[in-house]
Order: sequence, then structure tokens, then C-alpha cells
Amino acid sequence: MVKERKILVVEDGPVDLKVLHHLLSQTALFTPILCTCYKEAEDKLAHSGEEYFAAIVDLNLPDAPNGEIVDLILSRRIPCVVLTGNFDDNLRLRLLNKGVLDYITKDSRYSFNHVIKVIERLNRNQGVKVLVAEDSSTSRLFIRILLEQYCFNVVEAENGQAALAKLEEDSDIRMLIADYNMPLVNGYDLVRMLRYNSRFQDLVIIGLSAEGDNTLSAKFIKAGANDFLKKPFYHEEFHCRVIHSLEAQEMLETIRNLANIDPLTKLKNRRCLFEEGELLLSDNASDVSLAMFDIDHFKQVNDTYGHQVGDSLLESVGREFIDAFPGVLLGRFGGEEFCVVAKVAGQELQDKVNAFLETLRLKEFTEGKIRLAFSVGICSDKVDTFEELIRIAEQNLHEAKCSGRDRIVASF
Ligand SMILES: Nc1nc2c(ncn2[C@@H]2O[C@H](COP(=O)(O)OP(=O)(O)OP(=O)(O)O)[C@@H](O)[C@H]2O)c(=O)[nH]1
Repeated sequence: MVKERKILVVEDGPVDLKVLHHLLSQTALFTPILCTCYKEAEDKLAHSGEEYFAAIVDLNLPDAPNGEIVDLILSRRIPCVVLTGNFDDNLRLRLLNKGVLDYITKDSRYSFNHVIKVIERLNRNQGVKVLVAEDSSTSRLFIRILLEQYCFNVVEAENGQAALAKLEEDSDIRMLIADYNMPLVNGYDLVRMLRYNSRFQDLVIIGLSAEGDNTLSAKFIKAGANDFLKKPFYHEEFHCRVIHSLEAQEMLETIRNLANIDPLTKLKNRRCLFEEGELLLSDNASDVSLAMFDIDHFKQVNDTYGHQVGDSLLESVGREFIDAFPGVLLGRFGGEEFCVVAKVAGQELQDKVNAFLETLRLKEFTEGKIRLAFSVGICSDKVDTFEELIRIAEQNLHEAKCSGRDRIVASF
């Protein structure tokens, strides 16, 4: 496996070096590049041409006893975690103010695990877009720098209204840092507006305020913010709160995925399909059409190649659905039955399904180069419940099976 991210480790203690090497090598992404002194690190940085994702450094090296290694690493704009044998509050503060990510004392074996966690978090942060809504350009820049230090992808808005517009147009934004005092729409009203909209339920929100009003934090949190910080804040507290809120949200999403996603095909499971289908139908503004697919003669695949091959085929089929129908409700209805539910007219869905079946017919699945055909029942009748839509699509699917398979039967 190619590991993409190189981590420079500068540590003179052979045991510590071994532990860090072991822990980093166990990860899926990181390759440790080891140095035992300042000079070696300096040479590596000057001559190897490598790009380092981050560095883990011992503060006291035999040829650089006063933390000179930190300046070297930071001068190359490499995110830096400091590991040290002794805890010194003043030194720690000085280093954090210089811009090191974390200052960790080697007081137990968990310290080393903590270092790896910081680096892994950094890697995940690259995919996290954060919107900073703040009218003061100085504060905005300060928050941007703090976030970018942790590799977040930062966008900005200079007032609450601009923040709302940015959130509406960019669904990739995962976190909002909102100041209270902003023109047009203040931070508190912004949070209330966002939480009234189901689209923004998963947005992580952190409120900020410079005001002395102690009730503001409660107001923000009651309106739906995940956390609150009073300015001026110490940047370590800022990072901790940002990361804690983000990780709590990620955990929630993991649990939700476990409850809603079929692990084999990665499509919605049957319970979630019905729940979301009912919601789609309750919005009377547009047509809702449903296509139910069933793989023809799938039992023969299992009988001929075994269940494992059958499973891997279902996995591939799930991926085909996800690629072919982006942004559409996709569910695994049963064993080898799948549903596509879209807010389009029946004919439009039928055309899309036809094109999809054409491409699937040409594909060979698994090492056995298995070809697949599907029978499909489509329904876009005006109905009162999602169950009714399913029932009619299922009848049409049954008709497609009975009339020879590998075909679509639709009723609009
Ligand atoms: N490997 C695997 N097989 C599954 C899974 N779920 C259902 N099946 C199999 O899917 C097959 C469905 O068989 P049938 O209902 O007879 O349907 P068919 O063979 O596709 O025939 P027609 O639908 O009539 O064309 C059975 O062999 C099930 O064991 C699964 O998760 N993994």
C-alpha cells in the first residue's frame, strides 16, 4: 500500500523513536521519516525534496537543546507537534503562541497515542470546510489563521446575511463560527434561522462574542449552537472546542449511518427508504416517481460462484446506482431488490432507468465476468402514501418478471 503522507520525526531517544515509528507505521496514511538530531533534520529538509505533512519533534535535542528545532520546522510551514520530557507552563505557552499544534508531555504511553490522534485529525480537517462569519476583518483573519493552522479549509462572510447566502449556495460547509455582533443579521438570529431549516441540522455552529453579557452563551446554545466562546479567547481553547464539537457531530453521523445505511451496498436500508420516501411524497409540489429493480436469476450467481461472489456483486451494483443517480433517494429494498425514488415525472425516470440498464448490460462483474440483467417496475401514480407507491411498483416489477424479465413495466 502506498502511504501518501510523510511525517518527519525528530527524536534522540531510541525507545521514543521506536514507539513513534511503530505507531505511525500502523496507520493507513502516514510514513515516518526518522531523524535523531537537529542537523539530520536540517539536512533532510534542505536536500531530500520531500514534502512533509507534519512533524513530531523532541524539544531538547543533543545539538539543539533550547527548542531550536521548532523554529526550523515552523520556518518551513510544516505543522509541528512538540513532545517533551518536562512540563513547563511558560514554555508551553510560548510554543503554542509561535504556532505549534500541540505541546505534549511524555508522561505515559498514551502521550504517543495522543500525538498520532492530533496528526490524524489534521488529515481529516483538510476535508472540512469552515465558514467564519465576523464583521471585523482583523478578527476574521485571526480566526482564519487559527483554523488553517489545523488544516481546515476556510471561507469567510462579513455579516450574517452574507453567511446565510454562502451556506445556501455551498453545501460543503460543515462548520460555522459566528460572531454575535454583526450587521444585517446578528450571530444569534443567524443560528436561529439556520436551526429552523432542516438542511442545516448537521452544521456544527460555534458562537463568538466580545460582550460582557454572561447570558449570551446560554442564548446561543439554546438557539442551537454547539458551543460558544467569549473573546478574547486563548487559541488552545478555541482549537479544543472546535475539534470537540466537530468530533461529536462526526460521531452522530457515524451512528446515523449505521442505523440508515445498508453496509453491503451503501444504499439506504429499507427502514430509512420508507422514512425518506414518505417525506419526499409529503411535499406535494412535484411528481415523485419510483423504480424498483430486481436482479434476474440472482440465485444462479450464488449457486454457481458462491455467496461471497454474490455479495461482492451486490456491492458493485450499489456503487453503480450511486454513480448513476446522484442526489437521488436510493435504497436496498430487499436481498437483490433496489429502489430509486426521484422528484421527476415518470417518463423522465423511465428514460434514465433505460439508459442505466443499457450501460449495466455491457458490464462484467467480479472476476467471473458475470453479466447481469434487471427487471424493473416503475410507478409515478398520484398516491397518498409511500407504501402505496411501493406496492404499485412491486406489481409492475412482478409483471416484468412474468413477461420474460430484463425489461421495464411502468404505470404513470
Ligand atoms: N450473496 C447474497 N445473496 C443474497 C443476498 N440477499 C439475497 N440473496 C440471494 O438472492 C437470491 C434471490 O433468489 P430468488 O428470489 O429466487 O430470485 P432470482 O434467482 O433472482 O430469480 P428472479 O428474481 O425470479 O429472476 C437468493 O439466492 C438469495 O439467497 C445477499 O445479501 N447476498
